[in-house]
Amino acid sequence: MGRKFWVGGNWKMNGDKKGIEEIVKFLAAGPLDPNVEVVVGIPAIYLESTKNILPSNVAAAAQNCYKVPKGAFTGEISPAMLNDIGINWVILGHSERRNVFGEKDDLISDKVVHALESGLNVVACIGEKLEEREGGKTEEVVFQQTKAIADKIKDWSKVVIAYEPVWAIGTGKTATPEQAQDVHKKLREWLSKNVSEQVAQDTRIVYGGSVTGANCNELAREADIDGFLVGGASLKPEFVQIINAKN
Ligand SMILES: O=C[C@H](O)COP(=O)(O)O
Repeated sequence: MGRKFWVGGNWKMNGDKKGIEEIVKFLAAGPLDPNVEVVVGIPAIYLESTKNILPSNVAAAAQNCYKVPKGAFTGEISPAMLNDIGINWVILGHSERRNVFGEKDDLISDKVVHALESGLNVVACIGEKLEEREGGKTEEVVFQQTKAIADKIKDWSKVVIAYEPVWAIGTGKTATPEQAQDVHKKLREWLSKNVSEQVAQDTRIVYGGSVTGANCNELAREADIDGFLVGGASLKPEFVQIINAKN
């Protein structure tokens, strides 16, 4: 059986009660391709209320969580809390967490381990910065970010890898289908060599970075692109078009 196409919307720190109702409306109106797994990343404060109004074919994800179940960690939320309100997904290691909030591979991999051990599905984000790409270091960077996680986990069945080149996030500069496919293919080869052929074949590797209704179809045609993690466009009705990119 092939890998199920996966499309996530990452709302980041956007949306309010009214705006979320609008998004829920266009998701409910769809129609959404039933062969696609759809997840939206919601600001923590709106997680439970939004989960309760999302259509049943769209899952809710947190955008972050910490590496332990509870304790003196002001401002953080834990996988245990997400479980408590019925949330099954979390996005970890997003480039904004890495670059704005200074999260390093070590912390991110600890978070991934704890989230998986707590039963959550994890979207693990990786990606190189512009200067790293220009310096010919793309592979080195994304392999290292993947290795940090691979070294600590055994079960990959609940992991989606999101390859998001930092230079393409929120910039309107999408990676070309060839550029994205090239990295996805190399990541799959890395998984095959360093984890197992089974994990390489089964793990969804999705692309993120200025995905829109206009560029999603050609990206979706690439053999190793198993879906998308969408920022800005996930707040707009064109997100439905992106979900249906394979059609
Ligand atoms: O998580 C999503 C990515 O950061 C992509 O954001 P974007 O689609 O606004 O470029």
